[in-house]
Amino acid sequence: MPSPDNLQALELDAVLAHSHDHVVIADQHGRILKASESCAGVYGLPLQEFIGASTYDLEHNGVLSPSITVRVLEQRRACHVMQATLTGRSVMASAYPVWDGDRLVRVVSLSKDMTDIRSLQREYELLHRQLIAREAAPATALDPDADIPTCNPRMREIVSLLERVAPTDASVVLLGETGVGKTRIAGLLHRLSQRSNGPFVEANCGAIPDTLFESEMFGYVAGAFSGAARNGKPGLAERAHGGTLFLDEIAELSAQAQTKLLRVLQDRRVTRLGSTDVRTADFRLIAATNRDLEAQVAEGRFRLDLYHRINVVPVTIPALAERAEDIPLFIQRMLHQLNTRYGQDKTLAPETWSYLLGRSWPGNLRELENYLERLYVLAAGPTISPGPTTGAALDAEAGQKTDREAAPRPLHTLREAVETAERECLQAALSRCRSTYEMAHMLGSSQPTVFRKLRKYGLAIDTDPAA
Ligand SMILES: Nc1ncnc2c1ncn2[C@@H]1O[C@H](COP(=O)(O)OP(=O)(O)OP(=O)(O)O)[C@@H](O)[C@H]1O
Repeated sequence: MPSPDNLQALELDAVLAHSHDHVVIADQHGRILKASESCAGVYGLPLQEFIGASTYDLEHNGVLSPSITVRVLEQRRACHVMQATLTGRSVMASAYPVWDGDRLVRVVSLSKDMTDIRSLQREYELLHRQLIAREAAPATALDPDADIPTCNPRMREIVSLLERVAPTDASVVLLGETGVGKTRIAGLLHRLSQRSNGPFVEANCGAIPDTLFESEMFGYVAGAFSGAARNGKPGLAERAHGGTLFLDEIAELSAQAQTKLLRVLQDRRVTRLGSTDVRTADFRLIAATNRDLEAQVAEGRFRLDLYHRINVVPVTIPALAERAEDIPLFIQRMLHQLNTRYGQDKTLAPETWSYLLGRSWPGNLRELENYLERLYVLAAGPTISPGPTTGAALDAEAGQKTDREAAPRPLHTLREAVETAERECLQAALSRCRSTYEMAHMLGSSQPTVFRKLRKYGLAIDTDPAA
């Protein structure tokens, strides 16, 4: 029979190994002496790194915020807080001082992961709000949690700018790398505008062949040209009447198309091809591009007068790399969306969190979203580990390194190397996909980008409705 002291230690170990709640015992300096095994998942650190760590350091490094142990040490009484963790979880923490006479010798904290309950609450609140919004006046503010989750100061300023500009009729140009969320923000601007009951018409300028621009923008009547739809067709400008016209990839418009667009923006009236009837096209314009529009103007590729007309409020959306603190928020929200879509309740293993947080995301939110979905669908069990996909990606990197070491390739300029790789990727995707949308999904890119690149390399997809 073990001694009473040993028995107590065994009992405590059993509690720590099996407790569903997270138990942490720290000394009077805030150093963690013992922790339940469940802490690794919620705080995203292996248990052996967690034990021995200083709670002051963990708080400073954002692993948990605020530290309940630090509070108890400062206030010398029991405390209760909601904690945010680096893994994006919301934890309800309570901690208690342990006294030896009048000396505070330990702090014991007990926490419960409330993330799922909170996201259910948020989902309920969101649904409730949507229900009310449908019956009442249009929404007037962005919901940072539901619409643009961010804890980045610059992004917060952008959200506040978007809120101020949304109800006005000012033209907005959304600038930023591919996949940062420009299209989504255009939709939010419409939702918050005075025109939210009107249509939101979206067009990808990069996918409209120059020869079809006029018929797409102004529409046409029956028999206007060979191949025209039998009953004619309203153009984008006409369809957007009373609402918002969102022109994505606006920098891809040819000089001719730019002139035609300028005309409709000045006149706010259109005449369908083959007709003489003049129709009003009263819409609010939102444009987007991942190119440097000012540079395009300086190089003479984009008309200065059109630039001034559309560029009333330019908004640059920062790349994900410039708001890395938002990545856990997005991972959490995307995981929640995947769980809802697939009717499951999967969670990320701590190593997966570390991997995702340590990786760079040149394709921004779109790449993160696609990558997470791949991991999600490939995970056999309820816990998503880095597993086969990440492993494969790492292997591929390692393989490339071995190739490079074994047989040095002839030197190319960086641009040539990138173009060769791009072309190969596009060709591989072309052989498997039936549309540029499918290709964009597979390649973690956007449809306009895929479309533009196919054109650049002289590659074609036959059955694409958008081509
Ligand atoms: N606030 C957000 N929350 C969750 N997902 C988002 C958010 N914003 C964007 N995404 C996702 O990221 C992806 C890219 O967003 P979006 O298409 O708006 O980017 P974009 O900047 O318009 O890209 P491109 O320039 O290539 O057209 C989309 O699949 C979208 O669902």
